[in-house]
Amino acid sequence: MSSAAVDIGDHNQLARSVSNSLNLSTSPTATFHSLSSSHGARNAAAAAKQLKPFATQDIKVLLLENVNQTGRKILEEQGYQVEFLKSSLPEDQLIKKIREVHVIGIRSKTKLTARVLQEAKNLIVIGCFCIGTNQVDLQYAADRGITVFNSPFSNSRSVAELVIAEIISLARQLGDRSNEMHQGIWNKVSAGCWEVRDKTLGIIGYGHIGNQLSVLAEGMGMVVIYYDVVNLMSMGKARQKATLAELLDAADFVTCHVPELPETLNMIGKEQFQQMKQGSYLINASRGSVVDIPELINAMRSGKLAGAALDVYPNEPGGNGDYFHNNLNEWAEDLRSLKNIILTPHVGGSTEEAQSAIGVEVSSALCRFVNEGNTTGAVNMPEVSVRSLTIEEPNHVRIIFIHRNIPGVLRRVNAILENHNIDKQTTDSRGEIAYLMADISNVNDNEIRDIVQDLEMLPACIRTRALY
Ligand SMILES: NC(=O)c1ccc[n+]([C@@H]2O[C@H](COP(=O)([O-])OP(=O)(O)OC[C@H]3O[C@@H](n4cnc5c(N)ncnc54)[C@H](O)[C@@H]3O)[C@@H](O)[C@H]2O)c1
Ligand SMILES: O=C(O)[C@H](O)COP(=O)(O)O
Repeated sequence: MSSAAVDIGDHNQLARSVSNSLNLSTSPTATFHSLSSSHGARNAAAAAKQLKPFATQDIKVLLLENVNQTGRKILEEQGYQVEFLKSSLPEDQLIKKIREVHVIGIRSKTKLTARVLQEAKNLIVIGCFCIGTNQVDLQYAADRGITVFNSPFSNSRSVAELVIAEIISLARQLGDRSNEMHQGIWNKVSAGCWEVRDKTLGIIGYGHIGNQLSVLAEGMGMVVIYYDVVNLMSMGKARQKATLAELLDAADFVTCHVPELPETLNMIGKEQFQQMKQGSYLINASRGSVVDIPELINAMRSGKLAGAALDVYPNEPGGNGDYFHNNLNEWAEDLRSLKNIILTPHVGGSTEEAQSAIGVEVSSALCRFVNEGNTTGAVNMPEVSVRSLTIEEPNHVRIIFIHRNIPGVLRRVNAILENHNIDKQTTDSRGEIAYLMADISNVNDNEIRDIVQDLEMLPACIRTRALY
């Protein structure tokens, strides 16, 4: 066991000093693990050429929503205790479980609100095994010193391919023809069925997915236009439109790829449907909040839209099973009854390739964070990275100090560290939160405890961890 993995405690000065550190048990008695056992761990780690950060088997991980096995395996190989569940959890059960764990892995369904996170006394990091992070209260997490990672683009290609499939399927009314054949009906028609060549695709949100889609659509001979709040470099011959209205006015197919934000709530509503071309198509594989569904139903019924594809919905269930029949939204039946509408259960990123890549990417980021404190790729923390300590650097401690970004803190931190040899130190800030890492050599357990205790006493302190 390493010198600096510490227990939780809330009842005395020392307890307070370590309670914001990496809490490895819920015992009220705060203790540091002995150096002698830590030396044992170091010897064992010598073969790996890198120091072990602490007794990794004390780290508790909860993986929800059927996170890919690649990710689970990486975490288990670290020796962490991993609990794996196939679906998300209702809030009361989530709160119960989250109290115990240091790490949680989720996908798009698990809502980590302030209410849930305030119960997460031991939690140091959240891994979103997906692109979207709207399900997490990122600011609240940062304020509590909880770092959040995601996978920014590993499923982008899968979503883009789904949308290409939907463009052709809608243009050819494939869903309806297939349904008819399943019912034994032969209905050979060409009216209202089109090639996609030379048609205009309007992409709203030209990020990772929008870019991929742009290239694929041009490959099929489509004209691509896009609208984004940022000025961007176009792929191929695509052209950026200055306003959403200009895009809606010109596109035969409109597809949404924006994040869930207050500004994107019902971004496609009554006015936008009116601005679209007669007989055009709408695709939404971003978030359910982006399209006003009752207005979509009106636009389909009036013939303004010739078809639509939805992969995302305002209220999605936590796991597989009945959806529309239990759906409290009064529009559910109307939506299902429409012609030429493709309804999929949020499967845009659900391919073997994407899920396996996301598993590796997010779990690796979680391990780097838990073991070494590195935050590269974090979505709510400054990105700070320091190389791993090696066996040539024994008796070191790595101090991680997450604090409020206010004047004078670094001076105070360095006053606490001034009698020690700081091998490396780096710090960065993101808004109100700052993240400092310092590797200190030739320190013993008592000195480490004093350093942690003194840092915890600083008013700016959010969380302190001591590794190795
Ligand atoms: N259906 C699925 O399974 C699935 C899979 C992956 C991602 N998604 C969703 O798709 C979204 C987009 O993914 P991405 O990887 O392309 O994200 P991204 O961050 O790479 O791109 C989003 C783009 O939207 C732009 N944008 C933001 N607000 C806007 C606004 N109000 N108007 C116009 N443009 C705006 C941004 O500038 C950015 O260029 C994700 O946030 C996620 O919610 C869904
Ligand atoms: O944000 C994402 O990456 C997508 O919405 C996919 O989410 P999922 O992992 O829950 O399918």
